[in-house]
Amino acid sequence: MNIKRVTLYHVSMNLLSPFVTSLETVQQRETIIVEVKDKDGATGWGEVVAFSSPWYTEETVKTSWHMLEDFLIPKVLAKEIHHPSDVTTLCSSIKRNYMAKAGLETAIWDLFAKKQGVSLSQLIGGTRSTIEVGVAVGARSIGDCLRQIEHYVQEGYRRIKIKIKPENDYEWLKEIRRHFPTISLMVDANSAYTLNDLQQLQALDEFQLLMIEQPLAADDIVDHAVLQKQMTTPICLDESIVTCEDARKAIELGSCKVINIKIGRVGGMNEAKKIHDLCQAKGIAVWCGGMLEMGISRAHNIALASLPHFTIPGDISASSRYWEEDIIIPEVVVKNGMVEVPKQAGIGVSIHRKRLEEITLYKRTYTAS
Ligand SMILES: O=C(O)CCC(=O)C1=CC=C[C@@H](O)[C@@H]1C(=O)O
Ligand SMILES: [Mg+2]
Repeated sequence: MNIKRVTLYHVSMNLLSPFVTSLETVQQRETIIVEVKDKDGATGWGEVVAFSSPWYTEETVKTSWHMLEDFLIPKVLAKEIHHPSDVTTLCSSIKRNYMAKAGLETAIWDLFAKKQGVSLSQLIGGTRSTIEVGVAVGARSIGDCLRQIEHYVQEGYRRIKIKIKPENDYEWLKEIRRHFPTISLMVDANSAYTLNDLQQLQALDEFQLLMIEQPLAADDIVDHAVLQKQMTTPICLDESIVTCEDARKAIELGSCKVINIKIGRVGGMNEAKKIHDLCQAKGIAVWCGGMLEMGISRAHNIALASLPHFTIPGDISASSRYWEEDIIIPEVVVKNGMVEVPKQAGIGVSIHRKRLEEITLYKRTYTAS
């Protein structure tokens, strides 16, 4: 493939309701949509999942734009690309900046799959035609949390994740289990604890949680190994795993029993698939994480989650869980807790151009010289 043009769209959409975590409340979702075009006019789409500020990882929308414009796009415009995994190699001299890389790399995966006339799921080795999905609840109060859980359970979501922090964990979970004793329930702490909170964390073992996601520091795998030995609830790592090498080390240390794979956090589909394959070989469970994303990234997530070792429902909720109107056609629909994996070429959805234009604040096209 010869990439001839890359267009970046700086977009912003309001979430239907605020998403509250231990670190930040997200209401306005700003991001970058990436469109790549090759010499034959074929198009691929990607989405950068960095947030407006660096609360989840160090990247932001602005740093991603800078990385794409000044370093990453010039690299893909300058060389012929034979396979999307070439992009990883091509960009490997640029340190980290995984979400910026993933936005561009996933657009090239979509383009490549379209040119091959196969779905992205098929291309990467997906084996499922439907995937089980769960939902993440980031609520302001326990009342709001219970109402949301009730609603999503009725909608058929197969697994509920709630955000916790040291100030409310035990009381909220007690209340949730009183109302919903048997639902598949997990929690995400976004690094709100340290090993000094060991007893408080051990107290959560009584709630039969599917897992606790990222209880300790975002860059830690050592303390998580200490914690996992002293908790029965499986630990799932999110922020700590940004490469397949991180995953290998965490598995060797015993830092987790589960890994949440997010394409954006690990720099693209290539690395995400490598982590999937490693976890499959090592018997570590995986599921596909979400980033409060718009439909393009959601469509890439669906392809990823169709791989055989994704046995736990991912954070891949319906477009309507977050958006008044998504930027893809058709939107992602959840029926009885399941999402269909598109069979059409590439990510298998069209771009809702009018909606994309409506939410675009600024766009710029870069061309090969
Ligand atoms: O996209 C979704 O539906 C869930 C998103 C979600 O839980 C998260 C997205 C981004 C940052 C975090 O707060 C959280 C996570 O850590 O997994
Ligand atoms: Mg998380």
